[in-house]
Amino acid sequence: MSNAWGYGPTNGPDTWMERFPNAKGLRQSPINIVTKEAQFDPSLKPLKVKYDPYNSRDILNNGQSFQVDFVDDTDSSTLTGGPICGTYRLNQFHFHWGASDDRGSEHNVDGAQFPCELHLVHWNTKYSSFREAADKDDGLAVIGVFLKIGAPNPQLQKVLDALDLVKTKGKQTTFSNFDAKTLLPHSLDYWTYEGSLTTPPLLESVTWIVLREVISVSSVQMAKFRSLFFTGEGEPQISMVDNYRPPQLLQGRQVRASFQ
Ligand SMILES: NS(=O)(=O)c1ccc2c(c1)[C@H]1CCC[C@H]1[C@@H](c1ccc(O)cc1Cl)N2
Ligand SMILES: [Zn+2]
Repeated sequence: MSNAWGYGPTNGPDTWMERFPNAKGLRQSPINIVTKEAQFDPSLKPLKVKYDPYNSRDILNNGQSFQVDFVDDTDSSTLTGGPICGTYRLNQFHFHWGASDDRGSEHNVDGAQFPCELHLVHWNTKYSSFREAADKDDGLAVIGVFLKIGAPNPQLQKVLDALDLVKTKGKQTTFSNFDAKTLLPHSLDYWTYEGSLTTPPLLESVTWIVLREVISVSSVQMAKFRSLFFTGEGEPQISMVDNYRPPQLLQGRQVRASFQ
C-alpha cells in the first residue's frame, strides 16, 4: 500500500499531517528537552515499575519498528507513581534508531540526539483496554530511555538475538520470559510532559516519562537494529533505519523534572 505512512521521502513525518490532522495539534511528541527550563517539581513521586517476565509474549516486525508485546489482561506488569494517577499496564516496548550513530532518538536533550530510544508503552486501567485508552487524554504513559554508544548491553542482546527471525514486515515469533526491567538504567530520575504518540495516529494521549540516565549499546549492537527491513518478504528491501520523528513545537507546555 504505497500511501501508507512511513519514514521515507514521500511518506515521512513532514507528510503525516495530510492524513493525520493531530500532527498539527498542541501537544505533539517528541520534543527537545531544554534541561535548564525543566522545573523540578517536588510533588512528583518516584516511578514504581513492576514487570513480570511471565507476561512477555512475542516479538513482531510491524513495518515501522519492532515491538515486544506483553500479555496485559492482569495487573502483573504495571507502572504506578511518578506523574501518573492510578495503575497503567505494560502493553509493549519498541525502539527508534538512526542509519548512523549520530541520530536516531526521537526526544533530544539540549539539542543532542542519541543513536536509539526505547519506548515502554503502558495504558491506564481506568479504561477497559489499550485500544479504549489510546485516544484518552490520560490514556497512555510511555517511558522513554536513551541508548548511548558504549559497552555492549547483555540484556538488550537477548532482544537483538531474536531479530534474525523477524527481519521483514509482519514477521512475528515467540518471545517469552523476558524481564523488561533489565532494560532500565539504575536511576529512574525523569523529565515528564504531556504529549502524543510519535507515529500516526499521533493521538494526544501520552504522559511522557523520559529517563535522565541512559543505557549503553555498542556500535555492533546498533548494526543489528539496522539489519531489519521496513518491507515485507519478497518485496524490494528497504533497511529499517531513521524511524524517528523529529522534535515538535512545545506550544507553551511545561516540562517538569523529578530531580534537582
Ligand atoms: N512511539 S510511541 O510510543 O509514541 C507509539 C506511537 C504509535 C503507536 C504506538 C506507540 C503503539 C503503542 C501500542 C500500539 C501501537 C500503535 C497503535 C497500533 C494500532 C492502533 O490501532 C492504535 C495504535 Cl495507537 N501506535
Ligand atoms: Zn515509540
